[in-house]
Amino acid sequence: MSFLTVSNVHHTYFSSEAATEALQDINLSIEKSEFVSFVGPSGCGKTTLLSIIAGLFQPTAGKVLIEDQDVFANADLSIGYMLQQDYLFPWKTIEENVTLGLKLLNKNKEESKGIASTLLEDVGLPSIEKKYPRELSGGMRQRVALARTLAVDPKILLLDEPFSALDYQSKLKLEDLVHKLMKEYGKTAVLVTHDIGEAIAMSDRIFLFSPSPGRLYQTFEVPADLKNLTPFEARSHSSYSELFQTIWKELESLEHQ
Ligand SMILES: Nc1ncnc2c1ncn2[C@@H]1O[C@H](COP(=O)(O)OP(=O)(O)OP(=O)(O)O)[C@@H](O)[C@H]1O
Repeated sequence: MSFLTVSNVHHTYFSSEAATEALQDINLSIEKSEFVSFVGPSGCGKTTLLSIIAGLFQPTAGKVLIEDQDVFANADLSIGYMLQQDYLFPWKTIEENVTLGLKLLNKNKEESKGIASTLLEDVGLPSIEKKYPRELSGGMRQRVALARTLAVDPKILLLDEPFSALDYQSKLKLEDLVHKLMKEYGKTAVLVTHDIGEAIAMSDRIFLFSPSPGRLYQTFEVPADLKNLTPFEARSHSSYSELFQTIWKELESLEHQ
């Protein structure tokens, strides 16, 4: 049994004027501790599928199971979501932001502070507990958002373009950090990205979707020699360029269909 299975998922958005078929017959599975990416042209349903995996809404048909439990029916399944914006509360300190989820779970205050301090150290930001978000750079804020996501020890991390608003150097550094922490913590993660290079450098497998309606078009296994490298190192490996060319060509062909 896989850790996560998406079975026969279809999704149509209905408005008073139109029905948009966003996803058609999606079937895939993800193993525990695996890091996968969803890539594909704009509008192919990546964010829709990620939201369905998060249990934010029910698909028109089909289901998503995590460890055999339906994500939509089990609101208590702990799923971490990280987005392009950090959504830190400006009026709360960094410590309060990181411990917010723990507070909602009624965790002991001192224990929560301990978890926050360890995680902030893990993301390379020790001793900033009493600062406010406005005192930090964009990259630092995203690292705080990562610590906040990890604080509740989620079963899976869903990452929707979390690096795309950052400058290139911060993006590469954060990719390395997320990759390292996911491996250390043995977390399962799904990344939505427009950046093929990022998908190759970070993932074990890549799912390429085609648009109108969104379908799973092809799956790529990232070569083993890249998986043992940091994303930064992977980007200068010959296997990286080969896979990049292959996926690029597939994407080009999809965009001209
Ligand atoms: N709330 C909504 N109501 C109606 N249609 C929607 C809604 N959200 C998305 N869609 C449509 O569903 C399709 C899939 O959208 P989705 O945002 O999932 O794609 P995406 O691959 O994440 O796109 P992008 O890469 O541009 O972020 C698109 O045709 C989009 O216009």
